[in-house]
Amino acid sequence: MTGAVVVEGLHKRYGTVHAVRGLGFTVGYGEIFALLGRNGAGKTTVMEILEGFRARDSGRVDVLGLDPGEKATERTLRERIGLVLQDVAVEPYLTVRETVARNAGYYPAPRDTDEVIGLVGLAGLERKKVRALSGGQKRRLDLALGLIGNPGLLFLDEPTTGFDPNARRSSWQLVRDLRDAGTTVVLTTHHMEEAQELADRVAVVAAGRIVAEGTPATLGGRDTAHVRIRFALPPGTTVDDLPVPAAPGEDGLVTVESAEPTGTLHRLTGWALRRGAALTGLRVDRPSLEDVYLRLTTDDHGTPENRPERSAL
Ligand SMILES: Nc1ncnc2c1ncn2[C@@H]1O[C@H](COP(=O)(O)OP(=O)(O)OP(=O)(O)O)[C@@H](O)[C@H]1O
Repeated sequence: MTGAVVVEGLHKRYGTVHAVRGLGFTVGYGEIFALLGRNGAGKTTVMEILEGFRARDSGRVDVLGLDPGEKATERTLRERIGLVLQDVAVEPYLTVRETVARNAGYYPAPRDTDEVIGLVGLAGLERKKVRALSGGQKRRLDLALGLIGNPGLLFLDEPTTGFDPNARRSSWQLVRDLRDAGTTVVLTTHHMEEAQELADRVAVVAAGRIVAEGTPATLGGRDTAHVRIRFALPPGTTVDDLPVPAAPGEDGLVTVESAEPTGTLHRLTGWALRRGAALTGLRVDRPSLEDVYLRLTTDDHGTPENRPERSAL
């Protein structure tokens, strides 16, 4: 199988902790792919293996046609990928421009320094020292450093943590623009809205394995799941008067679950209109990406499913 990233049967142990357990996925060229999962699920370990920073125990890993565990092609891989990691060490006394220009020197065909500073929304702050940047501005600088080498593949580790809503949206647009220009993007995020807005495909990691994979719209059967219809009962009626089974909720709204929302809504609204009543607060929802994510990453007792298995000594 070919792809910008191909992972098959990946395993990684830290001593007795089996952090990655036979995990596999493929990222197509020009795709935005998001890894989701609770703290400790194994995402960072996988990203670090892909980036060539951590050795794997077993399994196949192919990144832009190269094996990130192969010393002979380490430099080539470094030049072709861009990284936006947590806690990047940058010189606090350099300016924004000096920092980006210095990193440009590490790559054979970098992008233009000022263009990249503009792309990440730091225009006007070129002469500001890194130590004087706000948290969100610093994160934008991290993004600039990920882009400066003009990478074919960009790894983003929680790229918009600390961003204000405007900065987050403009970063999403920037990442989409990069994708549209041919860049492949692999990211981790804890923000379901980010995954929903940005990712072409998502994979949920739990206990070192992929437990679900798909587009944000279809993950975990979201598109075919029952819809939830909610409304306030008209005055003087009870749930027993309704033409379909309904459950009363604590918030004063009743809930109707339905696999056939068109017919169910027709019966409900017809019933209300015949009585000259309104279904106040009427809402029709499918499970959100967050609903599906929480179901996939929480067991029956509401505890994380991602406790790494301890192998026998
Ligand atoms: N260097 C290490 N030494 C020992 N155990 C480690 C090491 N790095 C990670 N682990 C363990 O491996 C498991 C997976 O960790 P990992 O950092 O890959 O998870 P994650 O999904 O990235 O979590 P987060 O969302 O918190 O970043 C955890 O149980 C973690 O404690």
